[in-house]
Amino acid sequence: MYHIERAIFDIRRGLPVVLDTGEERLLVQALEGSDSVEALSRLSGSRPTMVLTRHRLAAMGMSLKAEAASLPLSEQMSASDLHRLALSQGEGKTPGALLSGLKPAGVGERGAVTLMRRALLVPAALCAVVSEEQASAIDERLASGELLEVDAREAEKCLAGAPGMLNRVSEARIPLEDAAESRFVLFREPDGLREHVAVVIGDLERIEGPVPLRLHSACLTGDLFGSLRCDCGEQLRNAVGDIQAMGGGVLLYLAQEGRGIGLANKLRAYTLQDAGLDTVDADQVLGFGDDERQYAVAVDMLRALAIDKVQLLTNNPLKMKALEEGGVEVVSRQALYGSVTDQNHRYLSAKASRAGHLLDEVLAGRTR
Ligand SMILES: Nc1nc2c(ncn2[C@@H]2O[C@H](COP(=O)(O)OP(=O)(O)OP(=O)(O)O)[C@@H](O)[C@H]2O)c(=O)[nH]1
Ligand SMILES: [Zn+2]
Repeated sequence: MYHIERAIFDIRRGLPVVLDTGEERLLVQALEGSDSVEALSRLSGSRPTMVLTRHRLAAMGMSLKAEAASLPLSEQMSASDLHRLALSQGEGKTPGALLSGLKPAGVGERGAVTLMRRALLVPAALCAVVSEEQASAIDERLASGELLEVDAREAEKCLAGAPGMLNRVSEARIPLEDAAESRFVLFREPDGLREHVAVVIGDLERIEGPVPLRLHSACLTGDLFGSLRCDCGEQLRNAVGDIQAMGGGVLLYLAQEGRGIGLANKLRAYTLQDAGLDTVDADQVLGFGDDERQYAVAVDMLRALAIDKVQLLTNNPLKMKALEEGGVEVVSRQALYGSVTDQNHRYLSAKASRAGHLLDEVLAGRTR
């Protein structure tokens, strides 16, 4: 039995976990919350490395085929040195000698960085091989429950969904301002870490043909507080109104805050944007790709609701592709806009030019 979800809690609390690759054991800890490598070095009996994603390395000017790579660390590195390596924008300032030790990540390192992503932390991990001398000390801590060991391959897979994985947990009638006949159906991921909601508007049985569908990724700042940095809140309300006007359908409210990087990282990305980066480059500096979302959960929810043909409200071609790949037929697409304002114009332009979102009309000011 492997306890990935328990490992994620330990990682989020700043504790190390052991990843077993079959050939060696790695002691792994999040960069976030770590202020030195000394404790990890002492406990493992070997010199720690820092594992960074290829996105982070690209932001530092290095292109890499592997998903991640590890850098040897010196024991004298201070907390700020570590953080500079994983998070700062000062690409040119990383010492060449350090970068010359770069090695493509093996299964253990890849598992470590995937755990960080799943834990919604900065995707940078401190890793150290458990030495022979320290093996029995580690075994003792495992036996006492002080440390947890997980299989590296399981950790590497911890972001992937599987069909039928969601549990349908509870539901209720929730009349909405713009759609009085609505039901909220809550789904929970098997490890209990995330919940997603299907808002069913109207009576699905009475819809002939493709079901009007909106996939909406959570945006606390926009959806709840009306942040002017994005158009999410307005899109959310417009989607409910549009689906109602189309005779009913479904809005999937997905726990994918910040395009899947989580709220803490989205706030970090906003600060980087205030320093001049666009939305894609800011995520890259933090170690993330253009879009970290996976839509297996959406496919699963649609399956649970017996929906296999949809009319999708989106401007994002990736959402259409993901549904098609998951076996849901996207019969047509309908654009869904919020307003373009001085504050969100740069964000929307970057989505169009960097990530291929279909926003030409709204950016040209031809719609509401
Ligand atoms: N990482 C990051 N996420 C952001 C930023 N601004 C907004 N978001 C997130 O982007 C996501 C937008 O979700 P959606 O509106 O469902 O999706 P979309 O990709 O814009 O596609 P549409 O269907 O066309 O709206 C939300 O999870 C927001 O929290 C940003 O600057 N950086
Ligand atoms: Zn938003």
